[in-house]
Amino acid sequence: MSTEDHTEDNGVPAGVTELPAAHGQSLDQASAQPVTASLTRILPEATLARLTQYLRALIKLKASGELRTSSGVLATAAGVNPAILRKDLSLLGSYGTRGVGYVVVELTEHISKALGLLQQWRVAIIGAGNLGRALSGYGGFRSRGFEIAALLDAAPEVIGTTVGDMEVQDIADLESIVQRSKANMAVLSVPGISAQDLCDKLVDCGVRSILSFAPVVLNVPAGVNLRRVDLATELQILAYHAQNLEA
Ligand SMILES: NC(=O)c1ccc[n+]([C@@H]2O[C@H](COP(=O)([O-])OP(=O)(O)OC[C@H]3O[C@@H](n4cnc5c(N)ncnc54)[C@H](O)[C@@H]3O)[C@@H](O)[C@H]2O)c1
Repeated sequence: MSTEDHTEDNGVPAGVTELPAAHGQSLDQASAQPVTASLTRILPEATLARLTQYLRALIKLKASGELRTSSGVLATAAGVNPAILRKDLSLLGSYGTRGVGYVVVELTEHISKALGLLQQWRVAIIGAGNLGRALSGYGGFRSRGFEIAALLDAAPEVIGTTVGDMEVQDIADLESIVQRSKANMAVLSVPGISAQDLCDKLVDCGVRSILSFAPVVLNVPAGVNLRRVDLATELQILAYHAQNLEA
């Protein structure tokens, strides 16, 4: 969540790393580590988080008509140290040109490509309660390339209701809805007790990228990426740091 440097990235060594294949890894509840289960070239987690900040800053620079930028300007806009930014971008093979800096459009495309944002992501939100409804109405997803493809729930009183221009559909029709809506990503905003079963069903439907808000550890098979968001954990970490500041 933070853009600060977590240099060694939760155990992932700095630099581009080859990870061995893993089977049915589960997500460490506290660390929000990704569960990735294929032999892939990956970037450090902290670098990935910062790349999203660079991208956001570049989009702003582009909107204000800037054609080129320097590591100093971009680092300030993204709230990181320029040396870290240069190291992150070097991992992508983007070194900029001495005295010229980075071409905004080129670097935007380079980072977008590295983050997998040049392909279309269509997100099914599972669970149309407080969180699911709020997420489905959030305009920031679409502007960053994530289309809300479907919103599903199991409760009869919720199915058929609308959130914005989206109708809540019946989870019993998950497979056909995933196919029809071409959803290739899912968000789980359901109670913990339902989360593993729904996760398994999504995987059976071919969804390989899942973001879970449910407060439980989930298991996914090889080839499926799972991430967990836990605001309560973030608050606990914040409390720890606040306590240390006061000491
Ligand atoms: N990670 C975070 O930071 C964070 C923050 C808030 C909430 N949460 C978690 O997110 C989840 C949702 O929270 P909420 O406040 O929206 O709860 P909610 O009770 O308002 O909504 C949950 C929805 O899930 C639906 N549901 C239950 N079982 C289902 C199933 N099998 N298939 C489809 N839909 C099903 C319910 O009908 C309900 O509409 C909870 O697990 C909560 O703990 C996490």
